[in-house]
Amino acid sequence: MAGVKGAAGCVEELRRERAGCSFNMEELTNILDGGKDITTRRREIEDLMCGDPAFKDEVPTEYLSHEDRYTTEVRKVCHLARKMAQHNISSRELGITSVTNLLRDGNPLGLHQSMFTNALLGLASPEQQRRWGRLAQNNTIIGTYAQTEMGHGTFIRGLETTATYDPKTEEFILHSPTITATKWWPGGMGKTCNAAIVMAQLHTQDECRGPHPFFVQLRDLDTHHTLPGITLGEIGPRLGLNSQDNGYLRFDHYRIPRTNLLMRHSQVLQDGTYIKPIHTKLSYGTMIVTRVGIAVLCVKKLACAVTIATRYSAVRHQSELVPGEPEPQILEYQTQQYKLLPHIASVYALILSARSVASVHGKVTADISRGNVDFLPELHTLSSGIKAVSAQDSTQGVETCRLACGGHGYMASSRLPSLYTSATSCITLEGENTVLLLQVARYLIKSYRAAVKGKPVLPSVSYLAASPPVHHTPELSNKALVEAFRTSSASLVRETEANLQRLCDMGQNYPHAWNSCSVALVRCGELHTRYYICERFLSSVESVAVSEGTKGILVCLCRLYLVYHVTLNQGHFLRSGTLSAADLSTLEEEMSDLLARLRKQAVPLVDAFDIRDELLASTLGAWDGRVYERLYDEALKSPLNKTDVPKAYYKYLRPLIKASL
Ligand SMILES: CCCCCCCCCC/C=C\CCCCCCCCCC(=O)SCCNC(=O)CCNC(=O)[C@H](O)C(C)(C)COP(=O)(O)OP(=O)(O)OC[C@H]1O[C@@H](n2cnc3c(N)ncnc32)[C@H](O)[C@@H]1OP(=O)(O)O
Ligand SMILES: Cc1cc2nc3c(=O)[nH]c(=O)nc-3n(C[C@H](O)[C@H](O)[C@H](O)COP(=O)(O)OP(=O)(O)OC[C@H]3O[C@@H](n4cnc5c(N)ncnc54)[C@H](O)[C@@H]3O)c2cc1C
Repeated sequence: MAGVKGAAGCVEELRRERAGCSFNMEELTNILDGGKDITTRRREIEDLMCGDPAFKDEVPTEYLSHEDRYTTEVRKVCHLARKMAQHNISSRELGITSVTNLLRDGNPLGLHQSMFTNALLGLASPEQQRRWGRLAQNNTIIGTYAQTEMGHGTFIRGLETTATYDPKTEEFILHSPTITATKWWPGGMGKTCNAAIVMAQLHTQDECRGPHPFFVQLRDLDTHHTLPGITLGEIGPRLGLNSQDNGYLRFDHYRIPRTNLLMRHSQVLQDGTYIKPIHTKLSYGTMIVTRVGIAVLCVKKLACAVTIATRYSAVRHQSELVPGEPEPQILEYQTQQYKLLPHIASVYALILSARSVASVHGKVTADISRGNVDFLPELHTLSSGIKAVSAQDSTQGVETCRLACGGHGYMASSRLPSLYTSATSCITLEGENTVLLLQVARYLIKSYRAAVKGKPVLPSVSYLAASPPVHHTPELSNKALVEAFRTSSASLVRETEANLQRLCDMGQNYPHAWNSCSVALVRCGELHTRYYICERFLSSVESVAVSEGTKGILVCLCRLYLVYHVTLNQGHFLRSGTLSAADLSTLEEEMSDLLARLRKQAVPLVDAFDIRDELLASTLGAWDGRVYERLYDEALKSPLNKTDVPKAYYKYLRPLIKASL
């Protein structure tokens, strides 16, 4: 039943929706994947993995104990790792697929395949890469990224774990001096990993040089026992991702060789001499690349959620639109269209923008290897912004999709609850969203001040320098709406900077003035990032070479995205004078038309996301639309249904019922 495609085999409603498709679905799929070849490779890998019965769950995850959940996902992910090796599939290639959806409850090897590997690539010297790279690739070493401590996550400079250099033995001594210094959260660290990149305060020649990354073996490679001097464990149940064995770690004067400091950017020589990096934040590089990865990861969750909710909305009939007429598909309701269609557009907007940031990352990495760090602040800003906005929009979108499915959306078997718990984790991890948006704002204020003084600023913020006079936008074309975003963003930055300065002039010191303005500063970070996303989406749609029908639907989606976000943020546009109340009314009317037009394409649009049933794993969202049969079949799997009368009846209910007789 799963994966059946074509007109046959699906319920009538979905067959009808698909028959009305106005565009070339394959072209849209290719755009989302990043090219035809990538679609082909993605499908090859997904066919290979989804066809394998070893990935099938005999019992739904929700019925398993904490330990059995973990064991099941470890079994599956080890099978996946072996298959990847057998078929020569790299982690990068796996990243273009949605295969990790086969893991229902988090990935115990996720940190190994992402941050640990990326840290070795980005922070280790070539010699160190030769030493550990192959072992990590073969999974002989399974690592994680251990930065966050119980007492310190956001504020990396506040980390307490120390790595003190001892020139006599040429070793670093790792130590956790307090309970709050306990490393807390790293994925896979509880039970799966035998190594980690540990961020610790480097002390040498009696000076603290700040947080640095160290390669640390945590467990015996043969017995998997924790090494002496180390205390390790799992931190316990979480909102979601419970199979990821997030761990804790403490060091008791644990010694590692000097050469375990990752030395690509900074070094400690045998005598303890410290060689500084060309930029102090280069050791934060792994977080930058991961933020871009996370932006994509959570949009993929949104794509799953909106596929489920849209197909369900085409199948589900409820209420009366016209009194006396049959119950319509709930997709007919404009409110339902408003819940779903903007999130379909978001998937395109966010994927295309994250891809732009990834290409900036490629350029800046190449620059850094040539000793040029000029564009690092811009990359930090873009990756922080895209991670924060993508995590926020995806989480809100997934939750809206869950609500759009009414009661059935609350069922675990719809998959919407677990999509929500994984999407919302992305708001916190890899830099809490508010904190990252404040980093964006920091760069905006700094760039604006530089621009005012006539100093050069980098491309993504050059519009702050131009700061065109505020004027009412005469037309409401796509280009005009993007310009309105830009003007409003510049205006908000200007206004917030003026407030900041005013508070300083009144005698507040800068950090306090900054804090007093931080609600507005977060808005600056958000609006600038939204402008970036709108600009990237529009320019991608304008330049893409596709058939007329596909171009038409993309233009329509892009228009919806712009109109939706302009109306959501209308306060900024009114305040900056870029749009009038009349403009906003016109746009709201247009929104109604756009919803009606796109409603007809809603199902084909989510079909174009090309998510196989095995990876969607939802009773409500399967290709064939047989929602009610699936819900019923899944209910039969409840362990409570194994017997007619439950044990609890004899133990508790019966004495209660009989006592009251
Ligand atoms: C077998 C099957 C496996 C399948 C796997 C498939 C894999 C496929 C690949 C998929 C790819 C990716 C998916 C990823 C999934 C991974 C899941 C991740 C899980 C989560 C992991 C974590 O959470 S790790 C911990 C993350 N922690 C954080 O992010 C902490 C946040 N805090 C900070 O970043 C910083 O402390 C801070 C930015 C908030 C402040 O830093 P600091 O106090 O040091 O700086 P200042 O505020 O004083 O600023 C000084 C100047 O420095 C600038 N700055 C700050 N950071 C940076 C930076 N990173 N780069 C450049 N510049 C930076 C700052 O702006 C200041 O500048 P000036 O204004 O010019 O002074
Ligand atoms: C599922 C999951 C997986 C994780 N995996 C890993 C991992 O593999 N490795 C790892 O090292 N870490 C990991 N983490 C930790 C994660 O990176 C941190 O939780 C995250 O960076 C936030 O830090 P925190 O928990 O210290 O929050 P805090 O910084 O304590 O945040 C609490 C509140 O304070 C606010 N706040 C903090 N600082 C400021 C500020 N300067 N201005 C304004 N407001 C502020 C925040 O906005 C937030 O509202 C993981 C976390 C989760 C939830």
